[in-house]
Amino acid sequence: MYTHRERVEADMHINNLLFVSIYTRHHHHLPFSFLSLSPSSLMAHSSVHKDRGELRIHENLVELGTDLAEYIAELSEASVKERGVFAIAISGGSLIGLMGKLCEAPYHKTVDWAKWYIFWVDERVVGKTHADSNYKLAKDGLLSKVPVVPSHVNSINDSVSAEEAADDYEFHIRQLVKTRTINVSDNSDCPKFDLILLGMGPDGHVASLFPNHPMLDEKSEWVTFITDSPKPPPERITFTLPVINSASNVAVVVTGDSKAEAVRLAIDDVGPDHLSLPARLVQPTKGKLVWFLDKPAASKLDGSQFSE
Ligand SMILES: O=C1O[C@H](COP(=O)(O)O)[C@@H](O)[C@H](O)[C@H]1O
Repeated sequence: MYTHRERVEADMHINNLLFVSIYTRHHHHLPFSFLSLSPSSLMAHSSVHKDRGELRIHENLVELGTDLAEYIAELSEASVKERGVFAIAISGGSLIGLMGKLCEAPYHKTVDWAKWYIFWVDERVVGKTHADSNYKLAKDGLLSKVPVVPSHVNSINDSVSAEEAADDYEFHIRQLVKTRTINVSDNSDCPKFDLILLGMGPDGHVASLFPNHPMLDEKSEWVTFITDSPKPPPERITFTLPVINSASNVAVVVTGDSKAEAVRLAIDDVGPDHLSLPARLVQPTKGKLVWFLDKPAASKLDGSQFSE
């Protein structure tokens, strides 16, 4: 059995050889870089920040989407191998479009979709067919295009109040933790998702956890609700920080220059005033944190704090 990376590298190697043989028929000099193309060399820049996790900064959205798909496929494969399932919690917003490569070759065939259990990190309290629904966004953009098992798609109850929907969802997650469909944290009773995927707004919000909101201090609930979201729609439910920070892997996917300042405040050493920015409070206790950024989003970062 080959891993995803090996299969993709094999595909790319064949494509490179074809390209090389066609190219050499017409050119005498072949640039060395063509011979060393691999998914990792497509990545523009990868480094580790001294305490804010791994940073992957990409030349453009195509490269970012390719690397993100490969990252998710590798975690899925490792989790299915280890636990027999892959419990993934997704956000809404721009993230879903950036996950589009998963619906294409080779991932649409090589990912073990039947083992996926899908959850939402946050959801807007609207009907499932409403344009603001994070479920609808993921269904239209991703889930309807790959063979996930419908009963493994754990969407939020859209026919009750925000408070009831949050309670229902937490109860549902508790049942799946009992059966270990979702793993459990080693140092608390929190669920330990195999992967939590977050986006970030220009104000530094992640999930539906907004700056200066009291829910940032929530320690006991796993899922909570908000009725005064500064970004419409106002009613939402969201995972709390203890759940996000208990995951085995957390990826924050951020693109565009409108988010560059929030990226800086979330990652760089910027002093005590910004320690409570929601994106900065994403600090997995034991899990691995990876930032997927494009160049505009990363443009205000201080490079001196990274190591290759
Ligand atoms: O409202 C929300 O916003 C964030 C960020 O969205 P983006 O479009 O700026 O990437 C998203 O992660 C969250 O799930 C969503 O409910």
